[in-house]
Amino acid sequence: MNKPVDAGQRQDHLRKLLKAAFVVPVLTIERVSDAVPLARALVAGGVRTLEITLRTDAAVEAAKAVVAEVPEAIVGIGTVLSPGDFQTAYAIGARFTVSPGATRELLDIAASSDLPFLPGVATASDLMQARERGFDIMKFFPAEQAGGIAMLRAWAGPFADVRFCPTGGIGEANAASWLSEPMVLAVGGSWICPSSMIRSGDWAGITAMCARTMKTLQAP
Ligand SMILES: O=C(O)C(=O)C[C@H](O)[C@H](O)COP(=O)(O)O
Repeated sequence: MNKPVDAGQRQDHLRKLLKAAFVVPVLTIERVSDAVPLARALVAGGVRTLEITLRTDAAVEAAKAVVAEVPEAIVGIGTVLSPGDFQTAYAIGARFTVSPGATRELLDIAASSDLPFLPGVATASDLMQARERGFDIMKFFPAEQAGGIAMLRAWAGPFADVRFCPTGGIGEANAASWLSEPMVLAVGGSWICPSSMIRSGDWAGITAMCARTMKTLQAP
C-alpha cells in the first residue's frame, strides 16, 4: 500500500467498474463452503461484481476462496468499518471496498490507497467530507430510508459532479427507477441474493434470479 496514489485513476476505475456492473449484490456468507458455488451461480446469472460483507466469521476466508477460484468474479469487500477492515480487504485482493459510512480514519486510509473505496453517505455533510478527500463516487445508504430518489435529486444541484451507488431498501420493484437517475452508476442490495437462498444452497435459483433481474434491468 506504499505506492504513490493516482486518485484520478482510482476513481475512474471505480466509475467504470460500477457502470459495467449496474447491480451489486450485497452478500452475507455464513459458511466458507458456500462461497465458491455462490459466486459461480451469480456469475452464471450475469452478475460478476460482488460485494462480500465482513459481517460473519466466514467472510474473510469466503472472499479469499472466491478471489482464488472464481476469476470471472470482481470481488469487493463490504461492511468496511475501520482502517483494519480496509487493510483486510487489501490483503484479500479485493478490487473495491464499500462502507455504510465514512469516518475520518477510513477516508484517510482509503485516500492513501489505490484500492477503490465507496464511502457511505446519508447527509450533505457526509457527502462534502468524502468529496473533500477526493471521493466523488459514493454509496447512498440507506437509500430508501434516508430520502430516496427525491433526496438524490435534491443533491444533484449542489453536487452535480458526484455519482452514486444507492443501497438500502432497493429491490426488484424499484431498482429500475433508481438506475434511470443520471447520478446513479449502479444499485446495491441484498435482494438479489437473499441469505435464505444462500443458506439452502439454492444455486440454480440464484442463477435464475440474477438472469431475470439482469434481463429486466438491461431492457431499454
Ligand atoms: O453491510 C454493509 O456494508 C451495509 O452498508 C449494509 C448493506 O449495504 C445493506 O444492508 C443492504 O441493504 P438491503 O439491500 O436493504 O438489505
